[in-house]
Amino acid sequence: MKPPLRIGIAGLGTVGAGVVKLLAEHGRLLSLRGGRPLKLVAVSARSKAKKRDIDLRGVRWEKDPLALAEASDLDVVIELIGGSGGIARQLVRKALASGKHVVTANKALLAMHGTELAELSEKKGRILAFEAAVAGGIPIIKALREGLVGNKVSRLYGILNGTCNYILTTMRETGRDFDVVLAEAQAAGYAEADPSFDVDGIDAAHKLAVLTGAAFGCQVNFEGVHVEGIRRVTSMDIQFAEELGYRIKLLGLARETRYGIEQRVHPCMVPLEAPIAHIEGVFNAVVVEGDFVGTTMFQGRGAGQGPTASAVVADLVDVARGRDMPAFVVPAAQLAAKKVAPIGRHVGAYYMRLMVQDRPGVIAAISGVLAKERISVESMLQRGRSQSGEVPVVLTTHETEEAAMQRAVARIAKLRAVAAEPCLIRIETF
Ligand SMILES: NC(=O)c1ccc[n+]([C@@H]2O[C@H](COP(=O)([O-])OP(=O)(O)OC[C@H]3O[C@@H](n4cnc5c(N)ncnc54)[C@H](O)[C@@H]3O)[C@@H](O)[C@H]2O)c1
Ligand SMILES: N[C@@H](CCO)C(=O)O
Ligand code: NA
Repeated sequence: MKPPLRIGIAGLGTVGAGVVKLLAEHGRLLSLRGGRPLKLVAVSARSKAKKRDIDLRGVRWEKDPLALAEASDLDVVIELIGGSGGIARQLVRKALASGKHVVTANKALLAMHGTELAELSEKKGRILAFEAAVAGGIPIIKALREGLVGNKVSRLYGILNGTCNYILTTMRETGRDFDVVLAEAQAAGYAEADPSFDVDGIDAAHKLAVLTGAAFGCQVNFEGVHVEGIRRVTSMDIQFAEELGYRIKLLGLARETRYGIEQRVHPCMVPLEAPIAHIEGVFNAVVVEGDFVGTTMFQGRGAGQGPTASAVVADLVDVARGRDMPAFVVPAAQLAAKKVAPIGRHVGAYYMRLMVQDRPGVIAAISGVLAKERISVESMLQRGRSQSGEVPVVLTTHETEEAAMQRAVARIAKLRAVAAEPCLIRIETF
């Protein structure tokens, strides 16, 4: 058997501790599968004293994580600290520069600096691997790199944030509003104290940017993602969606259009008959449409100690076996700098929910604005009468260009009979 693969881990939080446990529990199996033992040699984290429920006997403790990058007795550094800049970026750069392979779960870092880091890894002839960074335990990067590598991808989309999916599922099941469900999720430890990366769609956009790079052979472009989160989704819209045969999901979607690469993260109306509509709670899913394979869907846990450690260790076994494949499937220098398709050019159907004064002529005024923008209404429903005189009116449209829809919404919002900010949700068809 070959000599062991010597491993250093920076960061012993949820994921780091999970990797230590997995390596200990499946040591024998992994040395068979990896063709050599996977040996944990050194670790680094903020506090040595913290109780972690992992066995670090015989493992060197480095105070400074950057020491792992330069240690002469390591082959691979696993970065599990997090953050798009700072220490994580320094560590990954330094480790690659000094000839180490790098495994990371850090989607924020890859979304911002993925292309540059891939270039460095290839220049140095080392592996940069990040299965855990996208959809956690779902082996989606491996699928794009291996099982689907013969295809041209026409479109991909997915539920890439478990926190948002959990909140939307709970809102639908209980009828409670966003703020209440978010507070519960925080109390239960599902959502972070600062939940903005999750609920504002940024975490999903980080993952989408990385997926897009691997699937479409283009430079990772986080700035090119149109991002909207779920804060403005109300339980009323979730109920209307069900009535109309849809479920609201926060999706990340990417495809190539004649205007360039379109990357979007926002709440979507997904037809109930689409399999992805039924991915609930903290689960993630990714759908890839390839020209030869057709549609494939991958689902599983996108976060948590076990699933994320599972993905990190899959990368380690690839490193142990000497996988020779570029980080983003095509060589980094060949990744195309593709144009960003403007969101205004997006063509699709829309759901619009308004709160209006219940009096004659209101619907006519709304229809007039839509007609002026040549937007065709597919269905319209109004429910009940209220004490306040305000009632919800829901419209769905046929396919139209986003720019026209946005102009219409801006004008409708200004109508005197329209009470609150209109709620606009894109309808996706699969
Ligand atoms: N938790 C998940 O389910 C999950 C899933 C997928 C990806 N990730 C990613 O994995 C990475 C780690 O996430 P986590 O949930 O384990 O985070 P965590 O906060 O639980 O752990 C972070 C670790 O990094 C250490 N650290 C922080 N700053 C440091 C510094 N300056 N020097 C040395 N050590 C330092 C901390 O001491 C801690 O041990 C992040 O990039 C995250 O986005 C996490
Ligand atoms: N915060 C992420 C997990 C880490 O990728 C989520 O809720 O899906
Ligand atoms: Na993954």
